[in-house]
Formats: sequence, structure tokens, C-alpha cells
Amino acid sequence: MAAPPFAALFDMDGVLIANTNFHINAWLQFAHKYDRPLTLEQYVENINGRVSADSMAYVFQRPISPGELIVLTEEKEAIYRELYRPHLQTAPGLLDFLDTLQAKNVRLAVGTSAPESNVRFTLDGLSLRPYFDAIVDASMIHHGKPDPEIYLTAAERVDVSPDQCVVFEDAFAGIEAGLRAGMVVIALTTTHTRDELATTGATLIVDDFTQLNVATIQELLP
Ligand SMILES: O=P(O)(O)OC[C@H]1O[C@@H](O)[C@H](O)[C@@H](O)[C@@H]1O
Repeated sequence: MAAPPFAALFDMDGVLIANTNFHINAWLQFAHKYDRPLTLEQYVENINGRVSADSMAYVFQRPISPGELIVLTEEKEAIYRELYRPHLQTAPGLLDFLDTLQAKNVRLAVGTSAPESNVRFTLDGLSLRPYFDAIVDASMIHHGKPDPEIYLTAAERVDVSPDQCVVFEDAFAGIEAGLRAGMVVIALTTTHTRDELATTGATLIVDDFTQLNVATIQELLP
């Protein structure tokens, strides 16, 4: 069967899994330990969906050395994994949707700001890795979302031109990254409300993967 000429690029946190509240609680706990002020509003605007290098520099309000970044990131992500582990599950409708796309030979990739340790925790913990032709995480790029590099790299890895890629995102930074990459962006209401997402320029807003099928997506592509 010939492959459809498009690719589906999935954000991980807040898209493959609905885990935003667990990241929020982990960041608040982590910031509190270091006596750094952090509010929910600051998390949403400056941390959600971004790579740890940018989030840590924001939390500590100073540049973070590469060595320090590894240690601080793993400390924060260990808190997150501990909190979320008992709840680890795929987002509603995801597995059926991935099966449908795979059956149609759509190229599938993950583009996440998360470190490799969290990619392992999620994709291996839920046996999702075999679905994807490429996985791009924070360690593989120079500029985190909202820069388009993560999604442009994922498109390159699956050998599909950006205008034939559909990005699935929940975070403002990730939606901006997809749009700046010249891709169609479908926003999920995992983290933000429809009204909040309506201001982002996302091509389509859905509540979860049960509201999507291949025909709907193909209609959005040029
Ligand atoms: O949404 P993505 O790109 O999978 O992002 C992962 C990141 O998402 C953020 O929301 C978390 O606070 C980070 O800690 C996490 O690493």
C-alpha cells in the first residue's frame, strides 16, 4: 500500500498522555525546595511545553551550566515520574487513532521537549515506541519550542516536507513551534480551554483523539 503523503507529529506530554497537572505539581515542589518563587500562571506562560534548559534558567533566573542542568533536570523529572507513575496511561482515543494512522501507512513521529529519561518512562512504559518512525527529544536539538527546530527535525527524520506534516499539541509553546515550522497544528484541550487555544492560531481544536479521523486531517492539508 502506498504511504499517504503526510506525517503525523505528536507532542508527548499533554498529548500522548494527559499528565499536565503532574508536571505542574513536580515543578512547584522542585521550586519550593530551592526556595524559588513559582506560580501556576508563571508555569503556564514560561515552562509548560518548554525544554528543561529554558525552564531551569527561568526558575533560577540565571544561566545554568550544562553539568548543573543534567542534575537539576533529573531531580525535577524524578519527582514528576514518582507522582505520575501510578496514573500512567495513554490519552483517550490515542491507541485506536495510532492504529488507524499506521494501517494507512502514515509516517509517525514524536517531537518532545522532554529529556530522554521521560521519553523512556512514557513510550516504553506504555509500549508506544514501536508506533513511531522517529522520536526527537530535547537532547537532539539546539533550540526548544517555541522554536520550530524539534518539528522540522522530526519532519526531516520521516522524510516528509513540513507543509505535509500535522502536529498534535496542547501547549502554547508547542503550537507556536508547529506553526512556525509551516505545519498544520491540531490543538488538544488537555491543558488549555478551547477559548484559550482559540487565540493561538491552531488549525483545529479537539478535545481528544476520538474526535479525529484520517479524512478530517487530510482536509486540513494543502
Ligand atoms: O510537551 P512536551 O514537548 O512533551 O514537553 C515536555 C515538557 O513539558 C512541560 O510541560 C514540562 O513541565 C516539562 O518538564 C516537560 O519536560
